[in-house]
Amino acid sequence: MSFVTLRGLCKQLPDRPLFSNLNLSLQEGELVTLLGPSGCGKSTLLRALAGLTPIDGGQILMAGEEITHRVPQQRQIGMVFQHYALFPNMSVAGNVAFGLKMQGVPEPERRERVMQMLERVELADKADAMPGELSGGQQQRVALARALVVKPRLLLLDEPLSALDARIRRHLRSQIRDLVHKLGVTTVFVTHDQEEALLLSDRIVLMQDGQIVQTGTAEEIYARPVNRFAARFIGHYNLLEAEAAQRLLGHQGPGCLAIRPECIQLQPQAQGPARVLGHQLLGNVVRYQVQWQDQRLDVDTLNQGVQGLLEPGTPVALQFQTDQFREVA
Ligand SMILES: Nc1ncnc2c1ncn2[C@@H]1O[C@H](COP(=O)(O)OP(=O)(O)OP(=O)(O)O)[C@@H](O)[C@H]1O
Repeated sequence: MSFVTLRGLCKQLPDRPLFSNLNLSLQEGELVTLLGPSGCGKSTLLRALAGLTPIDGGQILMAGEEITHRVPQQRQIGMVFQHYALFPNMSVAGNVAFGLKMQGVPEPERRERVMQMLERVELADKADAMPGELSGGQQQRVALARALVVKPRLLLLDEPLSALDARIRRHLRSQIRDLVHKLGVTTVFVTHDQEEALLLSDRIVLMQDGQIVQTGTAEEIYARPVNRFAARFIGHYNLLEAEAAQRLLGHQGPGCLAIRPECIQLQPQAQGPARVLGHQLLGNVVRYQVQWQDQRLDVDTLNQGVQGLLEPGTPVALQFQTDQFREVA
C-alpha cells in the first residue's frame, strides 16, 4: 500500500494551470527524486506536499489519512532547502534541538537525540560551533540533522546540494542516501540534475510542464525512455526521425529512433562517411560531435589520453549497437 498518495492534484497559476490531475504514490521508506527542467513545477509540488502552497483541487493522503487541508505543522514533515536557513545566533546543537524543544521533549532526551543525530551526520565535534563558523556542506548537514531529529514521517529536500561545490556535493549525496535509508524515512528530493537523480533515487519522477512524463528506477528510465523529452533529458540520446533512421540505418519503424551516445563506436577511416566536428572532455569520457550526412550525432568513448583524441575534420566510420536502439514517440 502506498504511504503517500497525491490524487488528482490541481494547481492554478494566475495565468495558466500548472498541474491538472496529477497523480503520484510513494512507498514507505523510498527515496524518490522529482527531476525536470527549471520551471516544470518540482518545487511547487514539494511545497504542496509540505502544506506551504495551497492547491486548487485533488487530495493528499499520508498513511491512509487525508492531510490536504492540514497546516504544515500538523503534517510531521521535515524540510531542507537549497539555502541552509539555520538560526545564525544559535549553536549547531541549538539549531538541531529547536524542533524537539517545540515538541516539549525534556532536556536529557533532547541532548541525547541531538548528539546521536550530529554523530550520524559526522558533526558531533561541532555541536558548540555557530553556523557562521561552518562550511556550506557542514551547514547543510546541520539542516539535515535538524529536519531528521524530530523523526518526520516524510522528508522533503528542495535542491539541497545546488549551492555546494562538486566534491562536497558527491560526498553529501551518498551521505543523504545512506542516512535516509538507514532511518527508513520516506524522502522526496527535488533536483534538475539528471546525474544526481540517477545516483540517488530508488525511483525517479520525471516532470515536464507540470506533468509527470515517466516514473521508474534509474535503470528503467535510462534504458527505456518513454518519449523524446525523457530520452534527451536523462540519457542524452541522439534522436533520428523515422525517415532519417530508415535512410541511414535501414531501420523500419514509425517512431523516432533514440540512440545513446555510448552505443556508437568511431573508427578513423580515410573513406569514412562521417566527420568529427569537435569534442568535449567529460572526465573519463570524451563526447565527440560527429556529422553524418544531414545528421549531427554525439558519440561517447572512453578517454584514452590526449594522444588518442580525434582531431576535428577526421573522417570516421560509425558502428552502431543496434540491439540498444529504442523507438520513442
Ligand atoms: N506563486 C506563483 N505565482 C505565479 N507563478 C508561479 C508561482 N509559483 C510558481 N510559479 C510558476 O510555476 C512554474 C513552476 O515553478 P516551480 O518553482 O515549481 O518550478 P521548478 O521545477 O521547481 O523550477 P526551479 O528548478 O527553477 O525552481 C514556474 O513557471 C513559476 O514561474
